[in-house]
Amino acid sequence: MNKTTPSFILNGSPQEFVLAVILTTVLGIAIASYLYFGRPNTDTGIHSLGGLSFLNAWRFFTTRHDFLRESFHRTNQRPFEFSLFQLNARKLFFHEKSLNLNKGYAILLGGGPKLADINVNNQGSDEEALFPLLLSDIEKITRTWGPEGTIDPFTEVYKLVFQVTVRMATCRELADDPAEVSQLFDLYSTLEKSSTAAALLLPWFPSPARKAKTKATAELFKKLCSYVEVRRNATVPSNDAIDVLLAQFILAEGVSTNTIVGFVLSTIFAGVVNSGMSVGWALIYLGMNAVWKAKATAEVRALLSRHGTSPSDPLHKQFASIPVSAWDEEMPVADAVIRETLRLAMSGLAIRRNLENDIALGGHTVARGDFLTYWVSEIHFDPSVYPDPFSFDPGRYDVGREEDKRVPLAYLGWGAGRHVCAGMRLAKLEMKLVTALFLAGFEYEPVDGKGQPLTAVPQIDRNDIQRVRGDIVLNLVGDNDAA
Ligand code: HEM
Repeated sequence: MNKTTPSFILNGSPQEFVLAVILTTVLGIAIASYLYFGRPNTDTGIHSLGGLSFLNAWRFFTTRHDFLRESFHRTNQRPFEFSLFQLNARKLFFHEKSLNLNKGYAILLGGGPKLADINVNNQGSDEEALFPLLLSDIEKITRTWGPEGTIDPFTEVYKLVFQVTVRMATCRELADDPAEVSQLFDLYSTLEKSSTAAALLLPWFPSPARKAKTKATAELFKKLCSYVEVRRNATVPSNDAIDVLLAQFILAEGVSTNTIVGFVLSTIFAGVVNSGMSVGWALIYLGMNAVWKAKATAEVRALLSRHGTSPSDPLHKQFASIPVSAWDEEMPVADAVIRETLRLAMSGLAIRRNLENDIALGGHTVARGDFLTYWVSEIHFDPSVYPDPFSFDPGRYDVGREEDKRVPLAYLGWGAGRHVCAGMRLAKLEMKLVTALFLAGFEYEPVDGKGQPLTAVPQIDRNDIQRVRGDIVLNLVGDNDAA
């Protein structure tokens, strides 16, 4: 998976060169003017970072983690603002009703598909029918990997998660066609990569990224529209997601194909980025921690022996007979591993926009229309809440330790307050299925690009919005005997 850091200087196209020159000039002016402009804003009382707002915004979009960390230090941990954003207190941020999530993220998505208000938990018994198909998808892809060789967790596992998400969010005409899924994946990757700082901050600028994004969005819509039409005209209804959506929307007095496509796209976007990255990291953390890997593998074996079919059946068949409720309720080790992986990996930003009245905040004012962002690292890596915060330790959540309950809103891996993740149950199930098939099907160890075992647990590059690493692969050293 490529990073989305802007590539305008390296690519060297004429437009990007001009942009680079402009930025270099702006940088010089900004350094000179910085000391003059950093001061409290007399209207709101919030400390203004000063400098050129464009540069602050640029750093916000490119090296966000470093920008926020340094700004916090400079302002002595006070709320601060720069032209586009203001930082805020955790409780207000997650509970205030006038703070809108979708309008907040719109600034990062830059006019691309947006999160829709879905609730996958309402899908009821459809998930039981979907289950064997999901497992068969996972099995088909993992079979192409092994039993020996290397895989990049952030491309191969990501593609696997993409397939599973397409299966859950669309219909089998599409999910059963590997060439179509692969094309969809390429379009989706183009969209992801084109959310560069240049494309977001200069939407009028005809950069290659901007053009690629417009083209990919149109093609994605076209492709998905054709599948919605296939299902709309089908004579025999199914329980696939598009059919379920069609049925629900028809009951709600009809809806356009575009609305359903928007819905499906949003689900894929909400699902793939976080789930793909999280499964990759969970496998790396487990691969680096023999104790937790053994516990997780033992839990999967116990689940199979309680609910699985004959051990001589293919793995996906054995797993398919495990009821969804058992995946939900009988995997405390996997739950702790997922929770800890997300504490470490989901440590970026939450964003809101104040759509209603001005909000008073400790003598300051957050005006209507302002964007607010909360830096999740502030709590996820607070050593007074999570001792040794950068180490992978799923035991922190055990009864008796319960570090995530030490202060209110200490854990934000799935969001909190008014915007808890609508896909949490589905995402957890997806993460458990992929890791369980992996642990039961392979023996593996994480290695570096040269095939050497890693000497230390790798750290996540927190400036990288996608949180991926291109320098770690999983070395598959054969079938796990649980298979
Ligand atoms: C490991 C995978 C996932 C993680 C870690 C995750 C995490 C989150 C977090 C932290 C939020 C809150 C964001 C905020 O407060 O600004 C959120 C919101 C949301 N997530 Fe997820 N998510 C995952 C997968 C999914 C999936 C698979 C779906 C859909 C199928 C989904 C749908 C949503 C939606 C619709 C919201 C917005 C809820 C609202 O507006 O109240 N997520 N997610």
